[in-house]
Amino acid sequence: MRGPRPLGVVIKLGTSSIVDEKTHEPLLSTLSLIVETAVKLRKDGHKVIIVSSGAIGVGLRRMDVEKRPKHLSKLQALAAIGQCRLMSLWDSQFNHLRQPIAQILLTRNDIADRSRYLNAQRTMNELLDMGVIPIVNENDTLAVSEIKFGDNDTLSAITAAMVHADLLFLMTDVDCLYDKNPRTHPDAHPIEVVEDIGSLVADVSTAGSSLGTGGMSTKIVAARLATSAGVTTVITRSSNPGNIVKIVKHIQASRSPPSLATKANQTAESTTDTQQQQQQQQQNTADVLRTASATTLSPDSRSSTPAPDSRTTTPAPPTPKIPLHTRFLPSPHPVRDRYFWILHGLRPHGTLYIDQGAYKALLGKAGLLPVGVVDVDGVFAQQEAVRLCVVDRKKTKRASSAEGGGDSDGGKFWEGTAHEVGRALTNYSSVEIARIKGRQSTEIEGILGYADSEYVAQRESISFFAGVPGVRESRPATPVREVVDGRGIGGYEVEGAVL
Ligand SMILES: Nc1ncnc2c1ncn2[C@@H]1O[C@H](COP(=O)(O)OP(=O)(O)O)[C@@H](O)[C@H]1O
Ligand SMILES: N[C@@H](CCC(=O)OP(=O)(O)O)C(=O)O
Repeated sequence: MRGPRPLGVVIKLGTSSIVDEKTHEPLLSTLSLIVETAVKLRKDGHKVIIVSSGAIGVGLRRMDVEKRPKHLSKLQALAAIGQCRLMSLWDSQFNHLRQPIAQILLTRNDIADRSRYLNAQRTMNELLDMGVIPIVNENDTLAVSEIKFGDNDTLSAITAAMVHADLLFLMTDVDCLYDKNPRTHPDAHPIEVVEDIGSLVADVSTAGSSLGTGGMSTKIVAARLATSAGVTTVITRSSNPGNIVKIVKHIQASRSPPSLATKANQTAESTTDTQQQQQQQQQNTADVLRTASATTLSPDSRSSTPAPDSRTTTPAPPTPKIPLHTRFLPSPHPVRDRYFWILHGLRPHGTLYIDQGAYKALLGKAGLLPVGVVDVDGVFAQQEAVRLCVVDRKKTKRASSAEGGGDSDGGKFWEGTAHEVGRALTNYSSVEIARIKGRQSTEIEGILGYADSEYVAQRESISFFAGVPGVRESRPATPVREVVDGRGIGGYEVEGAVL
């Protein structure tokens, strides 16, 4: 009889799991337990990637620097010093168990370029097929703020999506996500299953350890990103890595075979749109089933014995104790491959405001015509990424210069709020779109002197946040102009502190 399907598992370890917060000494016992766990998962047939922070932390110890410096060049130098020491720690630990590892260092630029993204994806898949455990970190030495992921939580979510992982473990120094920071609120309540991050209420405003970069808020952003790509995301404590195996077994038991997951390198570029949509629909069915079974986990089931099954005479074996963790369930309509890359691989350079009619047409799979574009913000060139925002209310009249939110050159006028629904790669630059917005495609040549395309953006260059094809939901209406410059990571703004 065939056992459960092997899973793709990404384990992210924050700085607080790698070095002691005060002394910056490496937490050798945690590291060796992680190594044992990763090797155990490999023996069980799973594919494992580790996303390891800690280069700066290890660099601090190596150079006897007490406090994390503020200067970028100092941090980059410490990361360069720490990264090789960090990898030698991992290599020596894995070597005891004869497990080969590989180092992958990424910046956002590597992800933003489509062919580099695909190369990274192919290399990771090749390593996994060879039985190697890739160890990923941000290339801190090269990454300046514009090309930085900024935190390894986001990097781990992008990595998990890139290889179509099943599970992402965000290991940290608390058991799980609580409704408020447990360090400062001993009465905080654990949150065990999150079905819809959009309706999650938890105070993640306070910072975490002194060395960690994001605290809990970047983990929520990462969970949102990974679950949107169909990756179940778990937050749990790193000091007891054996819990990973227990949680994997528990999640595996609650999945419904047969799995329809397909390998990233089989589907990535070669798959046609239709094939990809079919695969996504099949995957959606599997995910819906998985979600249905996963949500039966109640807080009590972690330690309880199930009620006897009335249909059999044999009592069911007691359920093994499941360690405390937070599990974010994957989207039943995952966004993968090129669509995920458009949404999260690229940094948007501007915003296109479109009307409701254009939005409807896009959902019906048409491309974006200039007539549906109401406004444009930012400066961008052809084929650069932009935010796609739907205007909630619109007046199609000539704007007077006294009215805000409209344009003054006689095009359509709009006012009120808009909400972001996705991202697009445009066929025209911002300057060109400003001139052709609201016009018929037949007018493009007359206005610009040339017409590269009748569309401002082709349909295959447009990706919606909630899934393609057929958006089931969009993000709540938010006055986009107020939030687009906020702290946006991977396309999602952390507005204020309470998510
Ligand atoms: N609602 C919350 N639930 C759990 N932890 C929280 C919450 N809000 C803030 N935190 C803090 O987040 C910390 C983990 O983040 P961080 O130190 O950045 O970890 P890492 O280095 O593992 O990425 C915890 O130690 C905790 O103090
Ligand atoms: N790339 C950096 C870590 C950045 C980071 O996200 O750290 P953390 O919040 O501890 O996961 C390093 O290796 O020091």
